Amino acid sequence: MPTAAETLDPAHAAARTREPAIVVDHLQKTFRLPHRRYSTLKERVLHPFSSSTYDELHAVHDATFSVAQGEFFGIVGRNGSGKSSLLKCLAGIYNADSGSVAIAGRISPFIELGVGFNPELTARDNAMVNAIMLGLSRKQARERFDSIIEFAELEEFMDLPLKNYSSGMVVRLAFAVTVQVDAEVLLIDEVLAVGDAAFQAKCFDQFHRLKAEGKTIVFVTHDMSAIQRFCDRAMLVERGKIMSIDSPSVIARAYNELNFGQILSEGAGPRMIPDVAEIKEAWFEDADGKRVTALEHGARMAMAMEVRFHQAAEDPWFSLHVRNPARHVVFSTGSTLHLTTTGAFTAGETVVVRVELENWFSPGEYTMTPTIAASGGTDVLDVREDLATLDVHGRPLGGVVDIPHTFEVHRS
Ligand SMILES: Nc1ncnc2c1ncn2[C@@H]1O[C@H](COP(=O)(O)OP(=O)(O)OP(=O)(O)O)[C@@H](O)[C@H]1O
Repeated sequence: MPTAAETLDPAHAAARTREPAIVVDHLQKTFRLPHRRYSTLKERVLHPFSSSTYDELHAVHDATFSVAQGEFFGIVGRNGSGKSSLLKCLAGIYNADSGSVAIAGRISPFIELGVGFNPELTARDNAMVNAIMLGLSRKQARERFDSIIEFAELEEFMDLPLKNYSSGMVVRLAFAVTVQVDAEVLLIDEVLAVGDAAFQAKCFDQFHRLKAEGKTIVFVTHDMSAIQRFCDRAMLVERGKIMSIDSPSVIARAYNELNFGQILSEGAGPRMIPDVAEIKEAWFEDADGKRVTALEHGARMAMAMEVRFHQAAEDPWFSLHVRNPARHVVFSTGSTLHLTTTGAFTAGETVVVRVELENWFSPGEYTMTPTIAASGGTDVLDVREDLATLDVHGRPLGGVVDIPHTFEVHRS
């Protein structure tokens, strides 16, 4: 029986009508963590009645879901929630205790760094061995070899044993192999966490390509903007259990709430206070006040958010943060920087917060994250990660901003 969200959301509807590429049914993976064991003769004599006992850790607990062919499916959750264990069950790296996994087509996993690589072999040999293990013929592997090495930018190092590589180089090689072997189903765990900004941009290019080619991709990450940018649907897991499967924006929000909740229970940092205020929308505007998703570099522009108060609030703080594709906050502003107070708001009131500025961002894709806080910033009333996106056009520039400036050469 579909949920209300599934009925309304076109991504859910599409996922239901397409043939499934992955069907997971009541999957269970439990680790047994032994209690202290007495192994030496002396210990056994001293503790004659102790027996070997275990704690059971349900890394994957009764997981049932399916992923449609051609779907980009995100998995998010806090550290230790079971994402990698689930992906390893899908990849056949772990044997599940019970339940089943059915996958239509060839799988290419990017799961645990270094698995399948031999540190004594060169990048060349590792790439060939892996490509063949993942289903390419020798001839195909030879043909793909150049593009694998080119993608990984390891042309100069391909005859160096892998043990002499930096971890970043190994990641690039592993990801290059994963995306070049023409598998129908790709399982990708946390690739964005390890690379630098340039590598991330390359990963994003590959995601676009794989998506356009109709590949099925299961993608684990902590990067909510990537989830919202690429995924058709996403799943939130917590303590091995599936908490919900929904649209990427709903899941990103649930994940953020879970994280703020965690901070709250640890008694440190900001805490999430639900139900006071809600960020309904955020958008960019051009010089004429028209909502846009693309703008020419150098033009006058505005960014805005619409907030609805469900309860009365006194002097809430509004702020807006703009991130570039490398996830750096390139611009951040807030009411505290400009106003002594924002005033008092009543339940049911809707306000629009607007910031006007000159578009000094370098060409590229940007996202805006609006937030509302209270009590001097310690209570977060709402935060919407990457709610609006903006594509800035113009001639390519070197830096993250292009500040108006003069340039002179003086001869002495
Ligand atoms: N091989 C293993 N043996 C014992 N326990 C394990 C093993 N692999 C994972 N676990 C445990 O299972 C739970 C889920 O781990 P898993 O790595 O799947 O989480 P995760 O969501 O991928 O975490 P992270 O975001 O930190 O990568 C954790 O408590 C972890 O300690």
